Amino acid sequence: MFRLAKYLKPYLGATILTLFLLFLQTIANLLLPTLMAKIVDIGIPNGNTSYILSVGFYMLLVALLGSAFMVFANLNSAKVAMGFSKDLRRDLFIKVESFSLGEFNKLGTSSLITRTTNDITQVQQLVLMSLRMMVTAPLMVIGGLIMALSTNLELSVVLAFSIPILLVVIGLVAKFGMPLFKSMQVKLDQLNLVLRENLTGIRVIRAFNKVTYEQKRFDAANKDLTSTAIRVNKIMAVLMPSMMIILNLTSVAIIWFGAVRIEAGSFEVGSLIAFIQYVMQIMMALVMVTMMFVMIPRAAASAERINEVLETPFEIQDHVHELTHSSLHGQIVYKDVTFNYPNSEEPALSHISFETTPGKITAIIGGTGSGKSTLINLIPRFYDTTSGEILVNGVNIKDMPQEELRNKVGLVPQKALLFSGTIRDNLKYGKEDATDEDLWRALDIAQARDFVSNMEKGLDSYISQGGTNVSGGQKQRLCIARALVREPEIYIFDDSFSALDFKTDSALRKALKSEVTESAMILVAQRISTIMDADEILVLFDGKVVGQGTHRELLDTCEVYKEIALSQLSKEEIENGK
Ligand SMILES: Nc1ncnc2c1ncn2[C@@H]1O[C@H](COP(=O)(O)OP(=O)(O)OP(=O)(O)O)[C@@H](O)[C@H]1O
Repeated sequence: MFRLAKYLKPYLGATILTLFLLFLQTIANLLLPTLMAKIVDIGIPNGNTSYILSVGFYMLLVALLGSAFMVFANLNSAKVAMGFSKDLRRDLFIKVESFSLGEFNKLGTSSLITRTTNDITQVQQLVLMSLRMMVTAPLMVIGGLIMALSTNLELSVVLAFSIPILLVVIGLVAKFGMPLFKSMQVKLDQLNLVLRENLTGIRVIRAFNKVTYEQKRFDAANKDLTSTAIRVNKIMAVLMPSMMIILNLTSVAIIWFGAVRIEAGSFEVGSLIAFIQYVMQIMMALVMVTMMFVMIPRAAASAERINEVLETPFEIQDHVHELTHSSLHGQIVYKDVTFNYPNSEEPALSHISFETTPGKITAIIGGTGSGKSTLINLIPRFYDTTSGEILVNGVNIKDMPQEELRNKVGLVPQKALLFSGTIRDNLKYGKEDATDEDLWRALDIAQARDFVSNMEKGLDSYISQGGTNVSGGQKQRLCIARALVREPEIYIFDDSFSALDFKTDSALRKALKSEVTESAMILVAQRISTIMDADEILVLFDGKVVGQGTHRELLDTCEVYKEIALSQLSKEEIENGK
């Protein structure tokens, strides 16, 4: 937890001011009982009204000042705690944004959300409480003890019994509460995971009539979290009354022994009242410390989870930071590339070698799970190759800054994804200074001009979260247009034509071929009709290239390709293709 203390550095001034204000407020609190004792012991017995009034006025002033110090201290501590959590959230977000897909898979999206929100809130609350308690509690205990001892040494013996009992209670809470608090965060993760899957998969859940099943799954996670929370609250429920019992018994003991001494004439009523107030201040400070003990384990567990993210080393790092210079443009070369997913023994890709030529389409076909997406995910370095190398314009991509590399890539993902905002916002995602003319040109190539211009607001039409208010094919075409606006050196289409009808698919490929003449184009597809005209086709099977050539060549040389073709095309279509 202390490793996060550096986030308090920018707020050092405000922190010191808070502590100083709280110091003054505690001093004011410690003064009040003595002043009251003076009124009771000197003012009242002597009937000295002016003395009572002047001490009373002094008391009022001290109380008002104490309150004012407290208000400013609370305001300041809130600013410090909020600033601390804002900076921490920002750093966590920046770190997570730079994660490779492997790191995402390891930590899990839901857990990353909980860590950025709830975990930070836990630590933030502890920072707030600590700031408020750090000076107040020890000062109240020490100051209260000094004042109590100076008021009456004999009566202070009562404290020698009650304080250790209170400390034992605090120790018990820490012992039994700590493991429960830690497990609460993990259970919250699980609840978030179920909730997230439900919200994103709502259509599938309804279509499969799995609403009741999902409710049960949510209930299970919810009950698990609730039962831990109840156990925590049971401890808390015992804690407060036990503290109050100790507090009240201490008061009774003090009044009892105090009364005996007053009767014997060795003690004054006012001093007894002051003594009780000091003891209450000491006990209350200890209660506050107990509250902190309750918060510490939970916040410590949260801090550990936050640090785990912040300290995760990047699997993919920039070894060079300077831009690379090359006279080549839009050229990709795979040299004997093999790739294993982390924790997977079988390679997803084995000994892949091929190269692309600018303006030419390189297609990749293969059955599901043959490694097509894995192969193209290596180009923008979502993962790094296990062995072999990938060269872009003659430079190994590991020797190129990631930003430079990704600037060269226009990726259309397998799962079309749009962001909430207008069509214009979405299309300009990769090139902020694109003009409307650029956008319409991209929409033309992507065969999306018609449906966008038919929309009431054209480019200003609103796309809802996840692009749910456009059809699958429209979404794919907008994603293709988004990549085109960027005019990158490398186009990667990951099964991006799957939702298009044959006519649109063919028109789009024709437009791409005539308009994109200087970039590399890699096209992954399941449909043979989509890749038939490609300049070169790679056939993948179980992570290996089992065929390479044009459609015609492959029909003669590659059994796997022939099988795929036969399953999708009629004999005549195959003969015509030949
Ligand atoms: N994140 C991952 N962790 C471990 N293994 C993975 C991961 N992603 C994919 N795989 C495995 O790697 C292999 C290739 O998967 P990939 O997604 O590249 O196939 P694909 O040819 O694109 O399939 P599809 O056409 O169904 O999209 C599969 O066996 C798959 O189970």
